[in-house]
Amino acid sequence: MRYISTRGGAPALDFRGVTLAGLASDGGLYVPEEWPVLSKDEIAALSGLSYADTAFAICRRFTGDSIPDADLKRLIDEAYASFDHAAVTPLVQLDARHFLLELFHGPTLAFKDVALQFLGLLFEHFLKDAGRHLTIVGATSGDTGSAAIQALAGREHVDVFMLHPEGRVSDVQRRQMTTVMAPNIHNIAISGTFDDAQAMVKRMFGDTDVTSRFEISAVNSINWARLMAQVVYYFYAAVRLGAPHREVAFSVPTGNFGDVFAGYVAARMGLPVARLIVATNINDILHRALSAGDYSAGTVTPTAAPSMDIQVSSNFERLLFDLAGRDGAKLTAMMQAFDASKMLEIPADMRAQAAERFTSYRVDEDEMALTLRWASEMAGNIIDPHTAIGLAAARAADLDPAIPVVTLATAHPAKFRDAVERATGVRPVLPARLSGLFDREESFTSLPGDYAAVRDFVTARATPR
Ligand SMILES: Cc1ncc(COP(=O)(O)O)c(C=O)c1O
Ligand SMILES: N[C@@H](CCOP(=O)(O)O)C(=O)O
Repeated sequence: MRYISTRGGAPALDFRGVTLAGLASDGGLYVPEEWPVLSKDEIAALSGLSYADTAFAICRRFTGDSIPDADLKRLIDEAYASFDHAAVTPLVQLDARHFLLELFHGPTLAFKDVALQFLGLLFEHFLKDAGRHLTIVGATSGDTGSAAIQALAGREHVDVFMLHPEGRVSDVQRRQMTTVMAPNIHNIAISGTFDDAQAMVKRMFGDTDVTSRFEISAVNSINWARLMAQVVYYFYAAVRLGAPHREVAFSVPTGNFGDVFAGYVAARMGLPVARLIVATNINDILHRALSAGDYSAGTVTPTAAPSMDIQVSSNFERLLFDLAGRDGAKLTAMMQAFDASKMLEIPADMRAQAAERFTSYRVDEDEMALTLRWASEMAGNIIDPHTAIGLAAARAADLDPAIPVVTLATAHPAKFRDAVERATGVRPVLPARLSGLFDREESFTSLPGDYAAVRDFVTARATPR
């Protein structure tokens, strides 16, 4: 399996290469040269497999010669042993047609653990005998940061510099990052938004003064291995609901477009996905893009679903690449135009193609709160604000009633207990895994939203090549 850049100007790499590289050297994102396809029989054969065995069956389609099967199997088994539910990502039925896919049973209580527990082990596997040291530079709106820190704290071959927007993550999310005292972990609170942090991270990958001295890599969904691991749960859930003999729709609370892009990959691989519902909060660039062709970044408004307070959705580039016929030059021109003006009109033919698979909804704060209440009172389930946005969109979607709709439950409600309590009157209790979180000391550095300040902080502390 070879991987190519969406911008067409970086060398093709194998799985090991893209995992260690993160962003492509031309500023693009790596994607497989071709989507692997599973036959109906191969999908049917996933029925009854454990989560880890499903992950092995799917991931080996992407890893090629980069990792022997026995090693892949061992790393996957180890990654999912840290989850506190035997099904790893259990399905919960809400009513006749709505299901939640609970993705928050890992160590930091959000869907990011599903990929990052595995990615941490992959880094270790690829680096341990190579005499190489990675400098991870990441941006988080709250959940990627804690999952990456948990997965990488104390690891010998990796330093982590994690940028979060100061004051714009929940207190639980911040403490999950800033109370980890391992010497290889560096938390940076920047003034600005997640978009500012992500832009700085991408800029650092293109800064030869940095890349000549340090081997930079990514834990954000920039990194293909993240998305690969997220494809698995679409197969796992759909097969449990009758795939390949029955279609299933998914509703995905969306910000950086990584999670829903993983659903798109599953569909390209042959999974019968009736529809992918892209659910945004009021930071609705993706809804505007998919419904009206308007991919223009407005200002970011803080909401009760802070992890989705994003107006520049990194992985949308991966979808645009496919919609543009995988034409790297065309995509480069589009992305350069967007970078310059923060505006892009999606051509009608590309929108029409996207509409064959995607529907989008924008869910405001009132509708999010109403859905939190509906889940609590009518379905007996306390969910988190991000999940509520997905569920609101799922309930609004106009689909054949025979098709089950799975909403991705992306975070545990206790991570956002103030917002959940405001809407439902119920204050979710922090699970035992996080006991003592509010008794620990915090450590982080506040920096201005200025690239030079962040670069200097990183280069003064990172381990050179
Ligand atoms: C809890 C939660 N839900 C949803 C999302 C949106 O996912 P994505 O950025 O992959 O679209 C995020 C952030 O990634 C998140 O942390
Ligand atoms: N919501 C995310 C934002 C980063 O997304 P990623 O999937 O690209 O890592 C977060 O919680 O940090």
